[in-house]
Amino acid sequence: MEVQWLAIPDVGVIRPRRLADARGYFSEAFVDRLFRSAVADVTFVQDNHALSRDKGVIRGLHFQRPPHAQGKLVRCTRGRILDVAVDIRSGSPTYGKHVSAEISAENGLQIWIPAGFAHGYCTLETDTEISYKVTDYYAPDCDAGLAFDDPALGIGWPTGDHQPILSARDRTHPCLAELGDVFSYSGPSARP
Ligand SMILES: Cc1cn([C@H]2C[C@H](O)[C@@H](COP(=O)(O)OP(=O)(O)O[C@H]3O[C@@H](C)C(=O)[C@@H](O)[C@H]3O)O2)c(=O)[nH]c1=O
Repeated sequence: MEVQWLAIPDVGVIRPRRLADARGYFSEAFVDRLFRSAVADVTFVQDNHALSRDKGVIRGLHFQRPPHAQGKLVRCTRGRILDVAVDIRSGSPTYGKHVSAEISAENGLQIWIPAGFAHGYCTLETDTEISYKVTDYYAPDCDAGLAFDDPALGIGWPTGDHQPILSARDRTHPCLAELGDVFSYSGPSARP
């Protein structure tokens, strides 16, 4: 397993090892002790799976407020997405900045997004499925969002000339300036 830390160095792209043979390949998609020793010493409590039928679906930007903040380990099991993480930790040197990575069933990459980030993705193919582990249970009262198209974020969503396909809820999230202090920055994430 290789980890590449991104420009916001708390967010990492993980490449699990693939063992190829004449049948295809085998890969250990998640190994608790490896993840804890190479990425973050966290416990995942829930696995989520989502299918988006169309290309150009944007889900996000989402986060859960404390005390139910979630770290997320995202992978794409069918199709392809651009995955985006926005730093919303007040006092962070990269507050309001984002990083992104293209992850697909083909490239097998995963992205680790710790608590303190808003997360979203855009599907790049039809019938795209993602599967992600989270470090806290779903808590509807703490579920919150940030406007995917807030100009202050400057995210270049890859929808071309097409209008993104959004849920009703994702049209209503506040901009960063309206968010207030949700998370506070306490230095870079401790690396194992
Ligand atoms: C996230 C979640 C949703 N739900 C329900 C609420 C709703 O009825 C239905 C669909 O929820 P949503 O519209 O929020 O689904 P979706 O837009 O796919 O939400 C997800 O988006 C990505 C970007 C994330 O980062 C995730 O954490 C999550 O927020 O599923 C659960 O039961 N458990 C969960 O853990």
